[in-house]
This record gives sequence, C-alpha cells and structure tokens, in this order.
Amino acid sequence: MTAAPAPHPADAAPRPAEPVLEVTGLDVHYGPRRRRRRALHAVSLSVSPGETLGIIGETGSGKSTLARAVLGLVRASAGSIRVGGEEVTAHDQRQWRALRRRGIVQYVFQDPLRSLDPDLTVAQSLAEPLLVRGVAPGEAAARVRSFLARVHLSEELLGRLPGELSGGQRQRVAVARALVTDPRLVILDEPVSALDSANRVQVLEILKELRAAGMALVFISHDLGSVAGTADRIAVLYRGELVESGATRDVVTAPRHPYTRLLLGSAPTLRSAPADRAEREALRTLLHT
Ligand SMILES: Nc1ncnc2c1ncn2[C@@H]1O[C@H](COP(=O)(O)OP(=O)(O)OP(=O)(O)O)[C@@H](O)[C@H]1O
Repeated sequence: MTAAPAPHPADAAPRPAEPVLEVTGLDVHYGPRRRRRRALHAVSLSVSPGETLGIIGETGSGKSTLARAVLGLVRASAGSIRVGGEEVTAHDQRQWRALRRRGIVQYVFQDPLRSLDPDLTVAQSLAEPLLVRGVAPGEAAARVRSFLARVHLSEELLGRLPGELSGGQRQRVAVARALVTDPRLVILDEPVSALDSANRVQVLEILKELRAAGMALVFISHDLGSVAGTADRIAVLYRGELVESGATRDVVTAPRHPYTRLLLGSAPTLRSAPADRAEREALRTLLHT
C-alpha cells in the first residue's frame, strides 16, 4: 500500500494569521482595596491583522477601560493581554513606554486634543513619533507629508497649532499621528462621536482604507450606527462584561442578547422596522433594575 501523497503546499489550508490583539479573561478594578469597583469582568476577544472589531456599549459599560487596559494605562487585576504576540499583562510603565515607542499599537481618542500636544504644530506632532524611533528628520518630514495626503489634509496645515484647526481637521491629524509609525493595531475610542456628519463620513472612509491596508482596528463607540458600517465583527459590552459578539451582520440582523436588541432599538436606521416602544421599555426595566 502506498502512502497518500503529501499535500502540495499550495493545497494546504491557509493558516489563520496570528492575532494582533488577544485578551483573555480580563478583569479591571478601580479604587482602593476596600472600595474596589469592578469595571471589566472576564472579557475575552481577539483581533487579527486587517480586521476591525467594533466594541459597543452605553456609557459606563467599560469601553474606555478596555481601551486603557490594552494601551497599558490601567492594570489588569486578572486575565491576560497579548499585543503583537507579546505578553504585556505584567509589563511595568517602562516596558509599556518601550512598547508604545516601537509604535506597534497606537490610539485615537474622541477628543483629538488628548492625542495632540496643543503647543506642537501639525508638522511637529506628526514627526514626533518617528523622531522618537530614530528616523532621520528629513525622512520623517517626507513621511509626514505622505500621511497628510492619506488622511486628505492639505500641506498648508503643517505650520498650524491644533487650536488653529477645525474639529474635523484635528481628528484627521490625530488619525495621521497614529499611523505614521505604521502600527499593527490602532485603538480608536469614540473617534467620530464629536464630529459633524461630513467629517464623520470622511474619518470612517479613512478607517476603511486602513483596514484594507492590513491594520487591525478596535473601534469603540456607544453608537452602533457608526461602527456597523466599518467593523467586521462586533462585541457588545454591558456592565463590564461582553454579552454578545459575532459577525456584524449577525449581530445587527439577529441579536441574541436583550441588551443588544435595546441598542439596536436606539439605532433604528440599522433595521427597517424600529423596535416596538413597549418592548424597549420592558427591556430597559429588565436590564436596569
Ligand atoms: N479612574 C476611575 N476611577 C474609578 N472608577 C472609574 C474610573 N474610570 C472609570 N471608572 C468607572 O468604571 C466604569 C466603566 O467606565 P468606562 O469609562 O470604561 O465606561 P465607558 O463605557 O467608556 O463610558 P463612556 O461611554 O461614558 O466613556 C464606570 O462605572 C466608571 O464610573
């Protein structure tokens, strides 16, 4: 009997890419020991290269805490976080700074003034992450110009301070700053919530281009409508726990958890028929008492 021929490498099933972000059983608490309050419990998720994970939840559900934990700004009290294959859960501040300097993970917050130094011009803000990584000033300036084009901003803005830009321009500069180091993972915490609809559409288009370029994005929002058009998958946070996650289409068309149905009911444009008012009231009572 002859052995079956070894499969040709081209026939072998493609191996799934290693996740850029892997969070397993994450707990985060705030406050001193005696008055500790749990903000996240048993949160597990992963994001692969080129994938956008949307995280939605109402105010206080723990979205920003999750972003902060993944950026090393708050400590996990249980569970693990891996970024770019590196176990980072027990990293101290020095190790986190080193990881952030390597530019593997970047962030964009709702308020661009939190990501941008008000005393640095656009050119300085965009060049800074490159200079920190040892890129020569001439090359940094050239890369800054190319990134400005990528976020559809004119070179005329390079000499301006953040306070001399419109809100939409500021947010696009913050997005460009997050991109200059060519990160593998970008955490976006409510990146379009403060923008008018024209700027919102522009930033969402930019995010789609990034995803197409292979970046992994975590897009956090209280607004399912903003996330649904961009995310491949959606995870729903409720009172610090992930209550549902799945392909965006499945979560939007066939939500399993009552809280997800409630969120969908608040975003009627996503479904042809808005949720019935009485049903929504009943869900609210169920969830909030
Ligand atoms: N620094 C802090 N100290 C103590 N408690 C905090 C702190 N930051 C957040 N919390 C609490 O942790 C919980 C989760 O807050 P978090 O900011 O992560 O929610 P969120 O979903 O991002 O809300 P929002 O949409 O309003 O920003 C809330 O109960 C909040 O009051």
